[in-house]
Amino acid sequence: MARQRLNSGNASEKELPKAKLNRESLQKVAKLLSYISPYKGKFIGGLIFLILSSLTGLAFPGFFGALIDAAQGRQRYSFIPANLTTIGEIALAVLFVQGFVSYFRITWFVQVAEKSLADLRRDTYFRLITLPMNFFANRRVGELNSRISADLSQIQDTLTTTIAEAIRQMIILVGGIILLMVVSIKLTLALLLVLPFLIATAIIFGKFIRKLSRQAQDKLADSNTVVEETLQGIANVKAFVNEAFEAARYDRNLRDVVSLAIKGAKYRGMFGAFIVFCLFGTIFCEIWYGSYLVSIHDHGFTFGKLTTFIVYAAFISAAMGSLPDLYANIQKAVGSSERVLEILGEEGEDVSINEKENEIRQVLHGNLNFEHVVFSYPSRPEITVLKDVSFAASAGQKVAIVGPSGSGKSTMASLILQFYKPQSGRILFDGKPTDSYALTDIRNQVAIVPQDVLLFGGSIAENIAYGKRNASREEIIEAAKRANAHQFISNFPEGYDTMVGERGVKLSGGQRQRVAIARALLKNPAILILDEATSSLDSESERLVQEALEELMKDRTSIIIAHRLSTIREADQIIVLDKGVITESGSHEELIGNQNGLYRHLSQLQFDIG
Ligand SMILES: Nc1ncnc2c1ncn2[C@@H]1O[C@H](COP(=O)(O)OP(=O)(O)OP(=O)(O)O)[C@@H](O)[C@H]1O
Repeated sequence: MARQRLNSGNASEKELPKAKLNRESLQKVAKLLSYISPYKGKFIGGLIFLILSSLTGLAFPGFFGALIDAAQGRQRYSFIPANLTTIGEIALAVLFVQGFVSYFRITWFVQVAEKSLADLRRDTYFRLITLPMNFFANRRVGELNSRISADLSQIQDTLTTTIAEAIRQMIILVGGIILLMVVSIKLTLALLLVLPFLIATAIIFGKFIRKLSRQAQDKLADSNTVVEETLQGIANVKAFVNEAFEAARYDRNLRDVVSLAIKGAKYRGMFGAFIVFCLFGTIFCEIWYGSYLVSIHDHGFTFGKLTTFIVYAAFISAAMGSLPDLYANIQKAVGSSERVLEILGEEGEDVSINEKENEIRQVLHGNLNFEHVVFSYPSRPEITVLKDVSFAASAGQKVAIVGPSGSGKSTMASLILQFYKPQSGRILFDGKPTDSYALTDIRNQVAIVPQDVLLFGGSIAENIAYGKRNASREEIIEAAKRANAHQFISNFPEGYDTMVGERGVKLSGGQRQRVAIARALLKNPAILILDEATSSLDSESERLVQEALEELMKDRTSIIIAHRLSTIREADQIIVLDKGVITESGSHEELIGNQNGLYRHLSQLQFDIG
């Protein structure tokens, strides 16, 4: 029966939604069986052993009965002599076979499940990371992550244990009932009349109690939220002298927790009493009636038979009790499979899992054109972010994009990187539209140094090599030198092997940026997108980063999303973007001369040119 979490102290467990089991859902899920097929030999072997071990398990109540009858000088089965030693030896041999078979069925099932699940996890992960950006825009990454891992674990559990357990319990149930009938039809009928009713009541009761305890857990989680919120905003609580208010809020929540838990406890008590009275009562009645049959020598009914009967009855009660839970688990696994299949069925971007196939086939020289580009994010189609944007950057030029926050600068970067496609208009590389290139050709030759540099939790060397996976140590050091990063890296005791910590937390902002610049230098892109950091660095760090950027921008087309206008005076072209429209473009001198222009206005705000 279900393992129950019955008090408020247990962590609240989010139940995975169940799916209806019907032909359609099963057909869909059957697609996942292809993940088992490479290991089908072991899977079928496991199934055969599972059936064998369940059947041998059913022999034991027979041995118990035979032993007890043999002790009283009776022979229970014609094929087993009434000799305690012989019965013991046979039982030992069967036990040995059962142990042997169980070992293999468990290890084989686990092997099949682990290997096929790893394949499924790999495919799901690969599909996930090649899905277009729009997929992620509509979903919360944390939620996606936990959902997928919960779904895959559910499928794994089902493959490793639930299916085997369901088959085993079905064999025990059907086999047990047949064997019970052989022992005594009368007792079996009496049992089958009462048992399903009792078990159904126990299950429904159990579910009700679980619901109550889940409510108590949720309430407790609510009260924990109060603690979390107040501690995080403790300054606010104090400043508004709201300590008493918060304490009352917490107290109210706690009272609810206690009253729910107490209500749950009452039902638990009743449940316990019910189990003791009805289930044990039934067993007692069966034994009582069985003993009566033995006492009147009804059709040769012996104590041995009675023992066999009782143990089979216990077997089938356990089997009946476990089936609903197993069924619910299978329903959950079908639901999980459907959700995983949904992801597998999404159209991914054209990126190969084979690194060789992602190598550059068409070289870019760095000429970039936007022609009447109109774009709105698929998640927000009603807002047009870029409206008829056109500009041209020749190979090697520096083009700066400036404009107020939200004007669409980063969106232009996303479009260059092909994260999204414009609704109308075209983007051209070296005069050819994006469709004539492989997606990987473009992304392999465009690099971005983002505002917030995110490093992966490996070493500094690994993080730099992210720009070119096969880079040698010399190349990495050379790139770091050019990015003004060698100095600080060498000062760490472990140098290039220093671990940067999760998301690069162990490095300062300026250091992280220089690692990102080294990474981009290694990639050696034809087009560089520089999303200038908004947070300012101290002047020394700023100088080092600026120098590194100058080095990085040499000999390639650079698109600079600029927040500080001081850094782009030398740009070949400055594009001023306002609400998705290019309002001005030209050199710094040209734009500053435009008395009513936005650029002049922004410049005035930043440096007092009076
Ligand atoms: N993934 C997205 N889905 C929907 N809308 C988005 C998305 N990203 C940005 N936007 C919207 O597009 C508009 C342009 O955003 P964008 O980030 O390009 O501006 P920006 O000029 O780079 O701003 P900032 O200088 O603040 O970085 C904004 O109105 C923003 O709310």
